Amino acid sequence: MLVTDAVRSASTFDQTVPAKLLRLLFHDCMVEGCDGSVLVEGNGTERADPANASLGGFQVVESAKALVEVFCPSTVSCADVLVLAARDAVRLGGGPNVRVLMGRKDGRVSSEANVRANIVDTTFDLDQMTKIFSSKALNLDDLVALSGAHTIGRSHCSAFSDRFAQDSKGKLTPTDPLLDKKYGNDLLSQCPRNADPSITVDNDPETGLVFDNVYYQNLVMGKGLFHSDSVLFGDTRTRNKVLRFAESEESFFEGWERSFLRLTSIGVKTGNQGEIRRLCREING
Ligand code: HEM
Ligand SMILES: [Ca+2]
Ligand SMILES: [Ca+2]
Repeated sequence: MLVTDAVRSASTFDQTVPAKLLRLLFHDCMVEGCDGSVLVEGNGTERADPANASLGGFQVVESAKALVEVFCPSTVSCADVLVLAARDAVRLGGGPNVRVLMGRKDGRVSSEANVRANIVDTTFDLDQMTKIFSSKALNLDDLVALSGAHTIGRSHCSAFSDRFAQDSKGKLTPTDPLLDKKYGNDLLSQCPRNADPSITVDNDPETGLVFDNVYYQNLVMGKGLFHSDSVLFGDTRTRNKVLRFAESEESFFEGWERSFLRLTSIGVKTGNQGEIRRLCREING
């Protein structure tokens, strides 16, 4: 497969690629559906919103699309290329090889104004997350399974600074009761006060490059990086699911496949609702 080849070669040079592709897909599907809207470059596009500032993997998608265009011009949308790339990213990291559907059209709209209300914040509790997820026909099981994406990848210190407070001497301490104190202090040693804004830490402190169920084992031990991760174990509505996934990787992988299909079905455009973009960074002129 052409897309697989592009993802594999990019990941060989840069091991941060798979996680970037997976997050990119999530941010595409949540805004205007899985339609490649996040890929468009320019002033006032989705990429201009701060929630999308740390996205990556755009170049890998563009290269994969260019390769596909050589063999099947104007046939495969950027939205589909991104879905294939994220599917491959999971498999390359040791995750399940899941089924995906094809046939999405690329959207003709990408607006900064559409982003904020549709992207979940790391400070959110379960009710706040449920609100956004259910507006995309995703349920609590989907939230738990898809959050498992945080078994790979890295995050900037600013993304979880809400879990600490400064005392009068300026010293940071862990304050979120859902956060294990030792893990919190470990995070602080990687992210000291006034840390370089480019510093990142592993989302999964144990197996940050492997797509496995260790993320859920971490949650059980108070080692969720974001408040939005920790609440999945902290809230009784989702706790049992977290325990099940922590105990059985097979069960997580089954849940992942089901929920990934649902994620990649959000707001799919067909027929003249969209187009097959020539370049992923540009709506056809
Ligand atoms: C449900 C609530 C979620 C919240 C609040 C959230 C938030 C975040 C944030 C703030 C980052 C760090 C970005 C940075 O600092 O560079 C991140 C990283 C990441 N997220 Fe999520 N996310 C959520 C769910 C998901 C889902 C459903 C997926 C995919 C299916 C996903 C995939 C990823 C990946 C792979 C990374 C690592 C990116 C990298 O290494 O560059 N996240 N997430
Ligand atoms: Ca989109
Ligand atoms: Ca892992």
